[in-house]
Amino acid sequence: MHLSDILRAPKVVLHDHLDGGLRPATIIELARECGYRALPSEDPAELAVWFRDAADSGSLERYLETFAHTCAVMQTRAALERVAVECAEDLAADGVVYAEIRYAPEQHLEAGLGLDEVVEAVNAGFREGERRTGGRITVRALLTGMRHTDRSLEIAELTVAHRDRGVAGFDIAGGEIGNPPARHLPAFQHLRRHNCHYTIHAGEAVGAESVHEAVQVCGAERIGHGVRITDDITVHDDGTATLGPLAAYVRDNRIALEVCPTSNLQTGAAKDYATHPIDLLRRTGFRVTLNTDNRLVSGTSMGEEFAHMVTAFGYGPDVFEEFTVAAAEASFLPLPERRRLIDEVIRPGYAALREA
Ligand SMILES: O=c1[nH]cnc2c1ncn2[C@H]1C[C@H](O)[C@@H](CO)O1
Ligand SMILES: [Zn+2]
Repeated sequence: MHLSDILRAPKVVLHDHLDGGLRPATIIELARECGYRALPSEDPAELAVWFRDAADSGSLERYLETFAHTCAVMQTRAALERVAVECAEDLAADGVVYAEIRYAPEQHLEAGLGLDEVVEAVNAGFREGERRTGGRITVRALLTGMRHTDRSLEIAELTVAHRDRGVAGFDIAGGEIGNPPARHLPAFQHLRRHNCHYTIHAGEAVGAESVHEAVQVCGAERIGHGVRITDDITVHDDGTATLGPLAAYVRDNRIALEVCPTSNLQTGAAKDYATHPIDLLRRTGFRVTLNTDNRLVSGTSMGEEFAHMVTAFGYGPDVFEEFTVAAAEASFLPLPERRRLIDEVIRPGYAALREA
């Protein structure tokens, strides 16, 4: 598959952090405006390399430390709106037709904004970004609670309050070790009581037991990463695989895995692209989606993730269409909107690619 085809292919991203995907030049400008002096570089190209290298440590905790710089410059209404506009523009330029973008509202209160104001600013930016791209992209927000703090119930309430007004669901993120998702049960119970969607980061830094807790104790509809579910899969010498009970449950219930290969290499969740579990998971029938996680911090884009998969596994349009349809099906949009996305945008887009 050629680079131009990869760019043109319609894409859906379900796992992309707003505060992990800023343009380097924007960070520098916003830092000047708000007087933040701790940036590691004032040169956009150098700053981009700094993020990717600093995050490339083999540890999720160190990966997460880099977000102090992006969050520091995302504290005003104008800054949040600008970052959201640019996020929509950058994704559209990458061929993304639908995106669920997550961020933690509690990390944007340092300059006095309230939680509702943060959500309103980001939503305004997404609407403006959609408008500027001529409606080529639709963007919805997911509100993230941080696993190491105690505000998840409040963020779940915020999600319910803004549902159907630009917010499609809820997520739990942050350091996984020592912060099991069941600590946030009241948040999940609140969301369920109000019939709201949620996904949980699990099986990234901790093994299958974390996925088990996210699915069976917390009721996650999708799993962020989830790749360590391979702990519960035995691969035989002839290439066939036997699924343990948890892996079979996740696969059979079509619980989508939001797989982010480049991010996994940086945090140590996977060794290299060629042995990344995404191919095993796909072959054994999981509902696999392909995602960026953090475009700046992981130095990636949807197009680049596609390109890595072409090199590692020889994937062509059929597999990318499968991932993209899977992502649309697992999105938190109402069913008629998912169907319209698949039938009117994704299927025709891939048909056009094959004809070209
Ligand atoms: O891959 C991740 N795992 C856990 N937490 C993450 C990951 N990527 C970003 N985050 C955190 C850092 C951000 O500040 C926060 C909200 O987007 O979510
Ligand atoms: Zn993530």
